Amino acid sequence: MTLRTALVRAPGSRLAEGLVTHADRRPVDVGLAARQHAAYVAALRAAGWRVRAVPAADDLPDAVFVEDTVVVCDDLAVLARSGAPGRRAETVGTEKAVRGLGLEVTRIEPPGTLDGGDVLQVGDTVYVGLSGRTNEDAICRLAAVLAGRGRRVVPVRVSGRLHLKTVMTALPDGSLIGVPEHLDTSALPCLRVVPEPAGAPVVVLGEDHVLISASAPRTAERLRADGLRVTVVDIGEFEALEGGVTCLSVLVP
Ligand SMILES: CN(C)C(=N)NCCC[C@H](N)C(=O)O
Repeated sequence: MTLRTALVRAPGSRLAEGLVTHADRRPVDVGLAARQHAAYVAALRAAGWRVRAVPAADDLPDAVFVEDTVVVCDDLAVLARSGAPGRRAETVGTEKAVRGLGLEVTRIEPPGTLDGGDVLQVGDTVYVGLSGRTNEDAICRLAAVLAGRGRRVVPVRVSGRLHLKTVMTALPDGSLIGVPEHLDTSALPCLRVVPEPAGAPVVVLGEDHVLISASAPRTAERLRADGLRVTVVDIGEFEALEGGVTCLSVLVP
């Protein structure tokens, strides 16, 4: 198995047709998106991640949000079954990629629906958003599968936003950060509130290193003040489609 690998998927020509659920639709510049994606991939590489491309899927507008297609836990890849039926075909390419990494493969079966953007792994705890995309059936299936890997699943209700990781992620020390307005925080240990919504999604690149959106300058400043190394990327064209920094990759540590 290949370690410290980041799976990414290049944006396709139909990106601008991607789904928008909670935001107002605005035009997406596909050329700019491609440049932003290339800079995002460069940031992963610069942080020491080996990048592997999931085969492109030009006919699937949201395929660039590769995080939603799979949950990787140790040597196991759980292929998702999106709550958005039009996104389900995206797993075909992801399955090829995770098999290529030598991962064992299982999948969420009907009636379960799950988007990887709802799954936040923090140590042995796996927070799973109960959202418009992810249902109880899939959460139970994921809990059963991941119990075999020593993980405990904690469901977290998400309202008014797309995914759990739209509104909550974790820092390298495992502490949770996010925006409580869209979360049922009762099952959470504690949540550090970010000064702007775009600061909720962070990608942990290393033990003191995070990746964050250029739309979250105040959060970046606070994380720097905490002593973290902060890499900032502009992903504005993906944010227009309700994407965040986590959505554009699957990190296989
Ligand atoms: C953590 N997030 C937000 C994600 N993992 N995925 C974003 C998917 C956006 C896409 N337009 C959609 O609506 O499916």
